[in-house]
Amino acid sequence: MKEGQITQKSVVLIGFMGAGKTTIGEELANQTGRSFIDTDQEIEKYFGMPATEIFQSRGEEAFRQKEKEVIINYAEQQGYIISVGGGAFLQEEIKETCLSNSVVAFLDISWPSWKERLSLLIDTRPVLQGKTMDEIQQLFEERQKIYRSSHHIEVKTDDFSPEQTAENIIKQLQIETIR
Ligand SMILES: Nc1ncnc2c1ncn2[C@@H]1O[C@H](COP(=O)(O)OP(=O)(O)OP(=O)(O)O)[C@@H](O)[C@H]1O
Ligand SMILES: O=C(O)C1=C[C@@H](O)[C@@H](O)[C@H](O)C1
Ligand SMILES: [Mg+2]
Repeated sequence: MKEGQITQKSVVLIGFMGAGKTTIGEELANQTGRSFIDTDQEIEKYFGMPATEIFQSRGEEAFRQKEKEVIINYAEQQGYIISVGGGAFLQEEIKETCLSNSVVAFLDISWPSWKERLSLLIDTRPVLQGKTMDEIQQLFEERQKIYRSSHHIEVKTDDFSPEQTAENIIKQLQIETIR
């Protein structure tokens, strides 16, 4: 395999809500020429409504079931850039399928940086609604433990633009591919 080439496997971006999976996934797809899938958007298309309404009218369980189907379908195929929802890796079957079939990249944002994004997220992320700041921080820390223990590559996002983060992921994918 030549230097500079990256794995044929699909790349799955994980991390907390608002870490930048959708934004950086789109950028990574542009930079690699791969097709981009945002699984939250696929689920919303399927139900014909935003996530907040799916949670309210169909229930979180229906959202999670569809999330599992959509992610497993794409993670088992090659060549995609896949941004998944922040809660996806709580489902063991999703986590194991992604880790076995694709390259999982963890977008690591710090709590202080994340707090600055809260106002951009609150209206569209049902899991954050009705929680105190302390409860959100607890959720953040619980979720970070899962992402930290379930990935192949990791990139810090705090001090980087989406373009720089995508470049950092590509560098790591090149290392991962020749390893
Ligand atoms: N590197 C960055 N620097 C500054 N802002 C960013 C960066 N990446 C993303 N953002 C902003 O943060 C917000 C959340 O990003 P995004 O929707 O990509 O997160 P996400 O990880 O996909 O969230 P979710 O898990 O809820 O789908 C967006 O408004 C986006 O513009
Ligand atoms: O962290 C979560 O549990 C979620 C994150 C979003 O990406 C969506 O998948 C949904 O709002 C749930
Ligand atoms: Mg997203």
